[in-house]
Amino acid sequence: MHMRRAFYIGRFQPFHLGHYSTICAIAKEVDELVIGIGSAQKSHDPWNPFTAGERVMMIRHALEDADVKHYAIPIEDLQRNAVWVSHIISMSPPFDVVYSNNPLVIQLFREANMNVRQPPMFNRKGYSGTEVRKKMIEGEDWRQLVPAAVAEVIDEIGGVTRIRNVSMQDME
Ligand SMILES: Nc1ncnc2c1ncn2[C@@H]1O[C@H](COP(=O)(O)OP(=O)(O)OP(=O)(O)O)[C@@H](O)[C@H]1O
Ligand SMILES: NC(=O)c1ccc[n+]([C@@H]2O[C@H](COP(=O)(O)O)[C@@H](O)[C@H]2O)c1
Repeated sequence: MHMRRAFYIGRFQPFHLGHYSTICAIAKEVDELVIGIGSAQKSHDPWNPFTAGERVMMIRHALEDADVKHYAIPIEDLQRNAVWVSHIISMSPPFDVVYSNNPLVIQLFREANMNVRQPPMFNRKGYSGTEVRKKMIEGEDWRQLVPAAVAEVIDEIGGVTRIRNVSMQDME
């Protein structure tokens, strides 16, 4: 029988409970999921503090006890949107359907005649990478916004100190 495999991409800076809930919902509709770790070349900046490898760790640990067969594949950005879908296809296990709410991602995959679905949003105000990073910098409680296993990875790599340091203005 044909295996139904989906593709879902994000920057996962960091992987939060909105991503987790989305992935659990997608897993009910397909057999396997490819998770594209976008902007894989970026790290150590205020918007993208974590490396691709660290994001692989977050996803692996967060999904350890969830019943989701997945492959996490780092994908670097390209200067050319017009060939980005071919770039994804060249790096990924084959897939039949794409899940995204990003308008550019949706447009590019639809132009390539791929089947695209828009997953529901889960507490979009609280569960957003921007919100988690802001709370880390400002010393507020960010742990409730991510799976417990992700908080452990962030602690292990000194993630809060890192994002604070790379977010500081020039020192005299
Ligand atoms: N709370 C959420 N519920 C469902 N989907 C979400 C949620 N937050 C983000 N997404 C979706 O997950 C995908 C990956 O998002 P991404 O990794 O950029 O997270 P983000 O929270 O939007 O990040 P940032 O705030 O850093 O831009 C996107 O398609 C985005 O729309
Ligand atoms: N030309 C390109 O490299 C290109 C085009 C569209 C999306 N992307 C990437 O896909 C990811 C989309 O994720 P978000 O939905 O989290 O924004 C980002 O990492 C973005 O940089 C890259």
